[in-house]
Amino acid sequence: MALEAWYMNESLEDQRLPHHRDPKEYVPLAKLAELGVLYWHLDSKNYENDEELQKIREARGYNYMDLLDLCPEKVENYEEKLKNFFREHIHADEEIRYCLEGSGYFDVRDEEDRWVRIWIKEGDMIVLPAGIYHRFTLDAGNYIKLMRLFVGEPVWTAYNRPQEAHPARKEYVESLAHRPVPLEAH
Ligand SMILES: CSCCC(=O)C(=O)O
Ligand SMILES: [Fe+2]
Repeated sequence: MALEAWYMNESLEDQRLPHHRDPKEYVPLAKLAELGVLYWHLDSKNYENDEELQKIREARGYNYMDLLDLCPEKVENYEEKLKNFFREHIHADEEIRYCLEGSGYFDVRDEEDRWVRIWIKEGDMIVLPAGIYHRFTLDAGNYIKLMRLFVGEPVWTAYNRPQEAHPARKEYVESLAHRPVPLEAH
């Protein structure tokens, strides 16, 4: 199955639950593309020798990479980090994550400020554009190993919402306004 994404319900229950609406409302890849979210499915078992990954990195200039194994034994201030990941924020640059093991949820806001939950599993690689409001949580499986990529020296600074005056935010909002209107909306 391809990447699954859906509109979230408003319930304040455990963030690691799926939070589907009733009935479920899935969000197609084309919609994610309109929001500027990019997606590839790669062979995560072969990440060290993967030509496809290499091509993406070369094409997009992702010369930096590291691995983030999200478990309490390997991450300093684990609980605090997870808490910060789930605070709605933006970055001045793209956020590029490739899931090597486990799974988790990247939530992004759509153009009408609704939460879209993107379920990342082994082999899924996504790029969130600079300026998009987002957050991250582990799912009920409670474990993910991610590759983080970046153009040049990495900057992980998160700017918590609201950030309407931030240049990356302004540019992102502007890019949404100029994206072609999908056919079904005519
Ligand atoms: C665990 S990676 C995703 C969390 C996030 O949004 C970030 O690192 O900025
Ligand atoms: Fe982020």
